Amino acid sequence: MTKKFNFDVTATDGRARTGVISTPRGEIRTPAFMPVGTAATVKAMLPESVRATGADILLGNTYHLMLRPTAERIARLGGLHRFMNWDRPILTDSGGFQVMSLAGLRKLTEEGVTFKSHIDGSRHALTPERSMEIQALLGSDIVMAFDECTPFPSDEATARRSMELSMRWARRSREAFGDRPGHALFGIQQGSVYRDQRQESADKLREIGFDGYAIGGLAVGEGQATMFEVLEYAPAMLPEDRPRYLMGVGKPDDIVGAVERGIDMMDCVLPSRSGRTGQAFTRFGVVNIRNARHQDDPRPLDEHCTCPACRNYSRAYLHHVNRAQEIIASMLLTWHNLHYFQELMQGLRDAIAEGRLAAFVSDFHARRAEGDI
Ligand SMILES: Nc1nc2c(CCNCC3CCCC3)c3[nH]c(NCCc4ccccc4)nc3cc2c(=O)[nH]1
Repeated sequence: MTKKFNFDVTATDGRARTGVISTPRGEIRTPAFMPVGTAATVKAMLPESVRATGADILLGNTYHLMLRPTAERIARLGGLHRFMNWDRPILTDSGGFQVMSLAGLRKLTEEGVTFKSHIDGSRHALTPERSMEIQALLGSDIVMAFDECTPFPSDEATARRSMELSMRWARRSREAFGDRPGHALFGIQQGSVYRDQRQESADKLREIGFDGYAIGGLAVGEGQATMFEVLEYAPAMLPEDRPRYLMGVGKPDDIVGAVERGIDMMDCVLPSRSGRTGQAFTRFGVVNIRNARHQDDPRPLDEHCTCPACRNYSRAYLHHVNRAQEIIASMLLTWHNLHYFQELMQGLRDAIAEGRLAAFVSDFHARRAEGDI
């Protein structure tokens, strides 16, 4: 059992690479997709089911957990791993992104952000120091620096001010994090869609020194084409011997394009959130199980899929329980979607390891062009 945090690149294919992140709580195979467990649960899934889909790591959230049940309570109860019965690695986001997208009455200063809880209206403050304290109380293995996700679109001057604030917060995060063997602190690059600012941000983070580097400020409405334009140059600005984490991404074709451009880690609520709305991801595209055309269909969602939903249930059944708003509908579609996302990651890891990523990607796109699913 390794006591420290390590990243080894094991194969490359173009800019893409496979690797292993070693942590005291287990290994993470990269490129990795990380399911989101916002309020100490991956919604509609038991932890053992999340593991069964192939996940090596899941995400927790400083913003949600500081409000309810509070980080201090979770610490008193033995930390987040014990609390949610997940003994493998956990990465926690630093909370700033969620404050800006969820909280009310926000006030942003050099110190940090103050805001009103979206749950009970109580007032709270998040600073780099408080974010580090909360993530330490939770016991997360990979801690994110406290940053501001620059809104899109932003003009160059606004983006620069935001990036420079995040870089000052990155240094405060590093200093507050201290020296915690076996735990990692990741810096987050900002700079919106401006190449010079992305470079300055990367240089600043490298100077401060982090165990991994995230690309922030994307998947915020810029669209896939613009995101890929930034990913043509941003990953290579970050140290190549450290994990590169693209935050909040994404749809399957976003994931494939990001991996091709050198990304090692991604997270997104999409597979779980859309599972609850009846959207199923398959190799042929998205199936909306609520559509009436499924009500007599005896076939599984995807006959090649080995998840419990596809092995044991028909589209007709999934249609029925979704329309009836039965709890099992969320369970089965969430499980299927997380299974599909992890299978996609395994396919990408195998293709990179065998030097056939280009073929995998063209096959991935060709399948999705196929007609009715
Ligand atoms: N610190 C930080 N976090 C970011 C996040 C949150 C990543 N998931 C955190 C999890 C921890 C728990 C909750 C989430 C992002 N998420 C997105 N896009 C999501 C877009 C999306 C939204 C809804 C559905 C699908 C996609 N861009 C992001 C940029 C940043 C960023 O710069 N800084």
